[in-house]
Amino acid sequence: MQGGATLRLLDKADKEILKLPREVKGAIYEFQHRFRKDPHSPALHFKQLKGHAQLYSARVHKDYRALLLHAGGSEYILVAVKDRKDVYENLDRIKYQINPVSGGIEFIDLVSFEENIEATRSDKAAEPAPVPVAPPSSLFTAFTREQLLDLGVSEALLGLIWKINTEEELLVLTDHAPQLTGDVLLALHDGRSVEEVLDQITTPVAAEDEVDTTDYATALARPATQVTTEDTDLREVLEDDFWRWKIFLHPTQLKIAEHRPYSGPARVTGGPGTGKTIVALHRVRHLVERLRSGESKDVLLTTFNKNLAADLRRRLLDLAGPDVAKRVEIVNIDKLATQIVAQAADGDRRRWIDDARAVQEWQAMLDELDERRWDAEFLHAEWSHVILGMAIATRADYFRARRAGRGRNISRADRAAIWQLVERYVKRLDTMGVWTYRQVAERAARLELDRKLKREAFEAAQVSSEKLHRESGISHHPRYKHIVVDEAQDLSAAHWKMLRAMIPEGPDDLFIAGDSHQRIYGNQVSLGSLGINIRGRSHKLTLSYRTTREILRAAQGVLGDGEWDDLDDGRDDLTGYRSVLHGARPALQGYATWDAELDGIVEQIREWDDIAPAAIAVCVPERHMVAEVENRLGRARIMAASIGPDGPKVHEAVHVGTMHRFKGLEYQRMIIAGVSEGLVPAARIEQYADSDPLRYRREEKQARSLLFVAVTRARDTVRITWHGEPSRFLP
Ligand SMILES: Nc1ncnc2c1ncn2[C@@H]1O[C@H](COP(=O)(O)OP(=O)(O)OP(=O)(O)O)[C@@H](O)[C@H]1O
Repeated sequence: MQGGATLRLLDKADKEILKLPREVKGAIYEFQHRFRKDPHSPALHFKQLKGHAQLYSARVHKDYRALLLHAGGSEYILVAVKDRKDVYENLDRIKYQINPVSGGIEFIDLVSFEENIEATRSDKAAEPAPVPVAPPSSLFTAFTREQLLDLGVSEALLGLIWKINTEEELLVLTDHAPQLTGDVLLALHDGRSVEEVLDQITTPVAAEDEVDTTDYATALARPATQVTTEDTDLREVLEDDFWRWKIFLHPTQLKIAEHRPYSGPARVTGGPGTGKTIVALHRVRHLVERLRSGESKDVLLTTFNKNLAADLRRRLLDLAGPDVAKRVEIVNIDKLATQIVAQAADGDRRRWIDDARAVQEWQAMLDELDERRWDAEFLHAEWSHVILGMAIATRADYFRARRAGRGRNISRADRAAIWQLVERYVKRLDTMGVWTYRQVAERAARLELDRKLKREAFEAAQVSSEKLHRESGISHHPRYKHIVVDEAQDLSAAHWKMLRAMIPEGPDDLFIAGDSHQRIYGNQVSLGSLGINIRGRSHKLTLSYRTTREILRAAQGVLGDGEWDDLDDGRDDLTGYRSVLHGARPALQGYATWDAELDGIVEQIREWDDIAPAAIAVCVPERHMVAEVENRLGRARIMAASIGPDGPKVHEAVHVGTMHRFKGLEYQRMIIAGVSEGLVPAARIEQYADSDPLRYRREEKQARSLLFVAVTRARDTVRITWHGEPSRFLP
């Protein structure tokens, strides 16, 4: 064959390549250029390996050779880089195949698998065994060859799999094994039945066409074959493992991100760290790449807060570059609402107040009126979630409103009194020249709805938007062609109404990523009732790329056994939620006093001097505790910075924040402090235990979610501490 060639890197091959000396990695980058240009250049020593119809070797460096799998035509896949001396040894222990179930190309170097597993065994042998242990038995002897093959396990690995004795060995194997083999083994190990694994793991990634196990060209194009596509991908993978998310999506992630147009709103759910945000970013790139060329920002990417919007902007630029990013409006949901209201010159001179400030204002008003029937928090929640949340405009509508899940029943007379108080409160805020974010969202939703109705009326009258715009100067064009929402579980009904009105119903209108287990602002909605119908277009991710199995188990324990919604009228759960990462169990430590706990925080962070301070965070339940931790760390000469609405005030420091501030973030090591009874959940909810049990349960559940979010931000290590009595949510 003459001329150039295509060279791709196979997923997982990078794991071994990353261990090679730096100069060899540099040489691989040079090599790929030369190979692409002319694989037959004499300097490359390109030749077929004996006994392997499809396997070739080529020179990368004086001491290293690349192993390349030929996938038809001029397509080659880089599957390994080996020391020159080892290339011709054990050629019979190198296996590759097209997986008959997934149809993906798989490569297995049995020698390297054995070495990696052996390394775990010798590490273990070096540790003194505290108590005599029973002789190990294989984790997978209960499964037959046929069962494992039907589930999509790679045949070449069966021998090794039956020798796996410990979870640690299993995790080493799955880290290097083809994706489907790893996923199946972990699910079986986690106790799922063969039928469940077939249903939940294998079937979703099974090939849609019939698999010809000799047709490598077709196999290369299937989502189950995870390879790099761009030339630059290889460099990024070789530079840092950190960038894997940009290149190797899990087949389930890939299917969602590159799905052909969805006929309407689509939704992806999944536990923390399963890559919902990553999928949303890839989907944005996919949508932008299918837009007509232009300059307009046709895709809206929105999330809950400012800090996360800034993070999305950074990650989208990393993933897709400025040409894609310039077509995307990235803004947090309340800012979007504010912009819409400001554009309509409708109240834009007002200042916002947050919920805590709004509750104080309720309290001040109730004190002035000597009104004791309802407390300030109840009234604020009723106004925010029921009246504004459901966009109730009149007293009569409020009388009719269903207050599903909102707590104690209130009579017609109560509603009349509450309505009166709300009117008075709203006037009070008007006079002060302030309003809450929720009022802004509700106003924005109305404005967008109004705009939508006008657009539809003009369409019905067959007046084109252009003509209307020319003649009246008013634009009723939809603002965006596609809307992508992250952290969807925390958006309120008014936010959804605004988004729904903003974009006409149609293919790829809304793409929604969220997890109800992480809802921390009490905004439970049913998307269907808000005109967002996701039936038949929802997906679930179950593999966590962030947290270790140990942290994940502890976090699930925190959630208890309550019920969780699917952002619609259905239920969601964390069945199948798993991780391939392994680490220490979360440490639990109690102290007699908060002062002693603060000393414990300082001591622990001093011990963690092997990593950068910015990889460490301390999370506390209450605002005043943030300053207290910051001060104590400062006194110990440890740089600390609190996390504000825009993110950490200083980057190169230990970050300290309330649990709410950690939404969507991740850290290598975390201390979750103050997890004491009375703080988690806050003691104030006890007043509702008898008077309003529904509200009590709702608030307790929200507090569980908050702790769940905090615990799942940690990648490697989490330490949970308290003073006095530990929180009832802890084991
Ligand atoms: N396919 C992948 N390969 C490698 N890393 C990945 C992949 N998908 C996600 N990750 C990594 O996993 C981590 C979590 O991803 P992401 O933030 O998208 O999860 P999430 O589901 O949105 O989490 P949360 O709900 O907790 O906010 C990130 O560090 C991300 O880079």
